[in-house]
Amino acid sequence: MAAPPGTRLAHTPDRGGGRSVFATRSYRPGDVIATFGKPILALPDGPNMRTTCNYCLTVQNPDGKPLRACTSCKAAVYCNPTCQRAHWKSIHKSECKLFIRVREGVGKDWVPTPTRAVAQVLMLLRAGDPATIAALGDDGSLVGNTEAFKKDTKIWSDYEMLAMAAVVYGGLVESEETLRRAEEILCKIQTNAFDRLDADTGMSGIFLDAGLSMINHSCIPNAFIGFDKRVATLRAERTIEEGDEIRISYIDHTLPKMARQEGLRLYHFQCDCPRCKDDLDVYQVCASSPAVPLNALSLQPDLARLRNPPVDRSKLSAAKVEVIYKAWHSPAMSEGGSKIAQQRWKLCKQLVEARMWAVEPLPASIHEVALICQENSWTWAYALPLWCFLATECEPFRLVAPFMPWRMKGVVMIAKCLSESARQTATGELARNCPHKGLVDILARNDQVTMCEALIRLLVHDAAMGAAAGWDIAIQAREMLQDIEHLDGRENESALIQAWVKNPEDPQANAFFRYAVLKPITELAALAIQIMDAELWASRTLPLVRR
Ligand SMILES: C[S@@+](CC[C@H](N)C(=O)[O-])C[C@H]1O[C@@H](n2cnc3c(N)ncnc32)[C@H](O)[C@@H]1O
Repeated sequence: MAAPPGTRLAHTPDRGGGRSVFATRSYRPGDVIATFGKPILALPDGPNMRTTCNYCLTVQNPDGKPLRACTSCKAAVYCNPTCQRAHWKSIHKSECKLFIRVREGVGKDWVPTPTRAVAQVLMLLRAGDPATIAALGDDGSLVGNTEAFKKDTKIWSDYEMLAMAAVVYGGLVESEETLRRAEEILCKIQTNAFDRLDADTGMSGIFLDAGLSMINHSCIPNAFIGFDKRVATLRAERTIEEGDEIRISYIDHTLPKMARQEGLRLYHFQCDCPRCKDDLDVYQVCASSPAVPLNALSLQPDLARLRNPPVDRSKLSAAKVEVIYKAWHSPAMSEGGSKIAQQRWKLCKQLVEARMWAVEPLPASIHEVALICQENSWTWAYALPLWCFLATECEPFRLVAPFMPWRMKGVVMIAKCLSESARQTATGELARNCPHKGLVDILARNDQVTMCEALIRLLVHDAAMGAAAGWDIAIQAREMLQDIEHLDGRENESALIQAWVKNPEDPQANAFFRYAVLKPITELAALAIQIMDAELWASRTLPLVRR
């Protein structure tokens, strides 16, 4: 197997499968290491296959043109005839009948993602596709951990069913041997494919590329992957020196250890990274991260605080955090809605007292409430302090590089709230409708358009390091910037913000950023805990219900 340019494959017996990817040159944070544009598998999740182009994987814009369905199976949909033709040629001419059989058999117009993926691989093998044979054929290169999966009876019985469905509906029943092969393929897909999940953009599905799947895991990764249509981009998250092993995270590595181990269970290895070995929390990992200086250009430019956060670990052990995390995620708490959100927040009390704001599940609790607030015309303004708190006190400690997509999304949320609050402040609506006078006052005293411009310029800067040009968030940021650039009479403010993005050390630009942007954002963030503790739940005028 050839390694991507700029990397080499090496034999490493201590890693399952025995291979690892090493850098053959150095990379700075945000550098593209390699792109992968010829996946063996790239498909949307089953339930989303009617709202996602089945070839280029673009999610349908609810206000846009409807997607066109395949006239034969009527299940696969496409954004245009070019995508439809490309998909037909690459796989759909073989899989089209699968959907017809499924509709006739069980009356559904989609199949579970793993079933469709296994059927596609079996069809590609039958057609003699060289890349699929090399990776997933009988002597294929990908590791599957099949024997380990078989030991987990619950998982294995699901896998047997999913593989059987692929063989039956794919019209591939040839022998018992085909079924065994389908099960092994499913294990290999589980071990090597990537989840394209991005809840905000509606992106979902799986992506399998044999080169990309050579990269091992670490809970302190030095690289990360972003997806844009049928292309995956591998980028450096922190500085990588020539000779370093390139490692990504297969899971949300900011979760407590027990939750990480649960996520890694499907990969059948013991993680040996320092986060796992010494059970470090997010603050400890952040404090020693070489990526901390990147935050000079961020909403948490206090590098000393990132290196030495004011948390009080004596109040809360790692074991107690795991108990809180488990209770927060217990089935009794899975209903969603405002009542559960309130109960979940109560579980976070000890994390608040220990000032361990960046430790999950506290950020998840605030995020959940911010989304509920935003859905409701009475409470949307409350979302702003919550997003500000997440962007200043939680996310920088969890994901140290400011260009990480999750951090950029948090900044977008603040910018969106500010563009609405700026309008409502100007018309007086905010003062009339929002009962939180402190919040209204901070907004009235500050130039929200300047705040918004700074955030968007920050996003445009970070997107160049962390996101594909076609990423929705990057597109939204560029569009919002165009709107702001059309406003008259803002030349001085705009020049200072641009000078700050160019050089955050520039004394005049830095002072302006601190006064005009950071100060109000910090003041808004300071309201968050009180809002979470009392304001939202106490006020009868602000019922936290979804309307
Ligand atoms: C996507 S593959 C990675 C490439 C793999 N090393 C190979 O040679 O094919 C995932 C598998 O690699 C192994 N692996 C990944 N990260 C590891 C780590 N940090 N320590 C040990 N094994 C690891 C596990 O067996 C896992 O199921």
